[in-house]
Amino acid sequence: MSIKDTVSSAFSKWMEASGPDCDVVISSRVRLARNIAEFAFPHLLGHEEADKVVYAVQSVVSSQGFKEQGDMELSRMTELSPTERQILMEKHLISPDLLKNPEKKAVVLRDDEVVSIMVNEEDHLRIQCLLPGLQLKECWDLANTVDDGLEVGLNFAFSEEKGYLTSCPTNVGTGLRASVMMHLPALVTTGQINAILTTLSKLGLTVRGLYGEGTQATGNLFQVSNQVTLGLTEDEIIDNLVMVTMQLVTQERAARRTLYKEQKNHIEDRVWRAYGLLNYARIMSSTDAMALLSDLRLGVDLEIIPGVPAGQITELMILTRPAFLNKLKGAELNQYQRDVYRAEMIRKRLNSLFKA
Ligand SMILES: Nc1ncnc2c1ncn2[C@@H]1O[C@H](COP(=O)(O)OP(=O)(O)OP(=O)(O)O)[C@@H](O)[C@H]1O
Repeated sequence: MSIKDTVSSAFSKWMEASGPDCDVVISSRVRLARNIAEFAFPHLLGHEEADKVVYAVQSVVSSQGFKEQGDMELSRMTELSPTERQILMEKHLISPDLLKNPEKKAVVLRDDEVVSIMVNEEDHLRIQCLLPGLQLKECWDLANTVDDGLEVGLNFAFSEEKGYLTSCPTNVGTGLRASVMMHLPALVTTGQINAILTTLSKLGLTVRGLYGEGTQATGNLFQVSNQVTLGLTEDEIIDNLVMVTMQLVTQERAARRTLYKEQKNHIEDRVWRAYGLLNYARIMSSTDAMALLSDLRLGVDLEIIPGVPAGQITELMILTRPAFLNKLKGAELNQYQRDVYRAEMIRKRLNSLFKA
């Protein structure tokens, strides 16, 4: 699958709802920050030097030895239209940061979309592995293998004392950020989420919104990741996050059970109202869509609504993002046109899902 195919489909492997604990953990991500010793950090690079970094990465990625990492394609950001770039971001395959100064940046994408390597983001390389459900160890193993493959041809900035050197001091050491995207509607409804967020920060974890740093939580989706990259091994960071995630999964499931037992009518009403609005509304903002799709997903996970593949609801959350709607319509929609088209897309999709 080429990068052009990737931007034509809203679906990505991480949305499959097939991994462990996928009723609560939507996806797992591990990213490694790496820099090439011969170059200044990206924010100090002029165009020519930034280009040299892209060439250096391109030459390793296209080498014979790297082929065993899978089918990888490097695209400069300028080879993609602004809408296509935005779609890669909406699909979580690149970060919002990679959209800035596109003339200096590139992305390497594996054909199954599980591995992406951002070039000249905050660091020269951001190696990202993204899998469905709670699969942090698998993400780490994969990221480690890709890292080894790149290290064959690139000289990474590394200090015996500090570990990998990175543009921002918060990433020095392992350069590893592990994160889980969790769907926590019951902990939000019962109000337990605030105390949990406070506890998580005391445990050295950060909670971010849907598109990472500086973005809001929407659709009851929270991204939990490690704050510290120094002084712990990669395995310790992963084990720590897995342990906390499993506790959150237990708490969310318990809250769902209690809510459903004690407020059966309210929960069923909430789920079916979401179903009704999504099926019949004519104008739908993206915030409303995320909230209603979250309620629908809760209904599917509680088996109030049978027979709907949960992954398709996650796909709908991506399909109804602004750039994707523009792409589907083949036009630059204004906000009102988008809200109308979003409502139409959701109706069509749900119609075919519930008929199937
Ligand atoms: N578990 C996850 N599943 C799907 N997407 C994720 C997950 N974790 C992070 N992302 C996405 O990765 C992108 C970057 O996230 P974020 O800003 O938190 O991390 P980062 O850029 O790696 O870290 P830093 O802030 O240290 O540079 C965002 O688009 C975010 O939505």
